[in-house]
Amino acid sequence: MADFLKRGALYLAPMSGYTDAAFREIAMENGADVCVSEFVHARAVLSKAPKVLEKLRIDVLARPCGIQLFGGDEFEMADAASFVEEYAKPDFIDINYGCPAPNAVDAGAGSALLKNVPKMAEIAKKVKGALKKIPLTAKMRTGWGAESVLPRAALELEEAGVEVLAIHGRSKNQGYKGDADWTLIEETANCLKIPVIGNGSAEKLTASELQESACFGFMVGRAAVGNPWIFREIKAGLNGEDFIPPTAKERVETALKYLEKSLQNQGDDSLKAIRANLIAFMRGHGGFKKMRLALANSKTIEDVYMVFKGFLNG
Ligand SMILES: Cc1cc2nc3c(=O)[nH]c(=O)nc-3n(C[C@H](O)[C@H](O)[C@H](O)COP(=O)(O)O)c2cc1C
Repeated sequence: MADFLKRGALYLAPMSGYTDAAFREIAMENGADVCVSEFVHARAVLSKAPKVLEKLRIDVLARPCGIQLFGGDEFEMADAASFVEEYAKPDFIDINYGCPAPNAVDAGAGSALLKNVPKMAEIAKKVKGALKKIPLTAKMRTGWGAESVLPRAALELEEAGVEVLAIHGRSKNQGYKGDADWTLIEETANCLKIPVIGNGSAEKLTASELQESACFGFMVGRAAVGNPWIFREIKAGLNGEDFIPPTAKERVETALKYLEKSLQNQGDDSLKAIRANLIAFMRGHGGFKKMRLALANSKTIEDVYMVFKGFLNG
């Protein structure tokens, strides 16, 4: 079994545009047990462009962390995995079999692979063969449309060497809408020897649903955007403890911390990349509406500081 994983682990889901290195560190400080990078295209990795290499950054306090790769060519995927293992020293490599975005699907990657289970397995096999020391994990949806590829595809991935499988219980056609099919996730978890990580509005499961699940761990996506405290909240629920939500001041301080870490990592021109996260932190408090607007209109990092400092000093 993959050494990095403990039963009941809570994962921060990979979310392109949100789960950069700075955000992952903050989520781990607030109770996430494992995190995964935003997806990176294998071909982009092999280009070694500075912007792409930044996506491979893993900060010391944000481990265990996997780097997620996507691509439709098994040879490129294997080469990229081998490079990432040496360069970023992640705790695991994760393959994306779920991205519904047209650029991924048109390139025969992400959820396009759900239409071709033998290709999914072929990619996993080649990537597994390229890794020297670290485990291979994967993340998939239930299928392309209403007809699921589970548990068949999951069994093939296990056979191909995938050591942990995260299942987002929605199909490609569902996108992010509707309920996740937890019955299918549970059935698949019961069929596999490897640990399954359940995903799809997991924060809505009750403490007993979490405790009685066949899943080894759970992954939380959108509920963590602007709300890294969700992991503490879920753990408090499991332990029968009260959860005290962050105060407005704590939210602003966390947003400032995120800003500072992002500046260290990405430099002064990071505003475009981090604005969505900054705005997302400013939710859940009546007085934040003006701040969100001011952040949306900020042109420079100094403007952003003024917004936050204005709140803290005011
Ligand atoms: C903005 C956004 C970006 C995402 N990017 C990725 C990604 O890079 N890789 C991936 O495997 N899934 C990605 N996902 C899917 C999430 O990891 C997760 O599977 C999905 O949001 C369902 O979980 P939830 O119901 O807890 O949000 C993304 C989702 C969102 C909303």
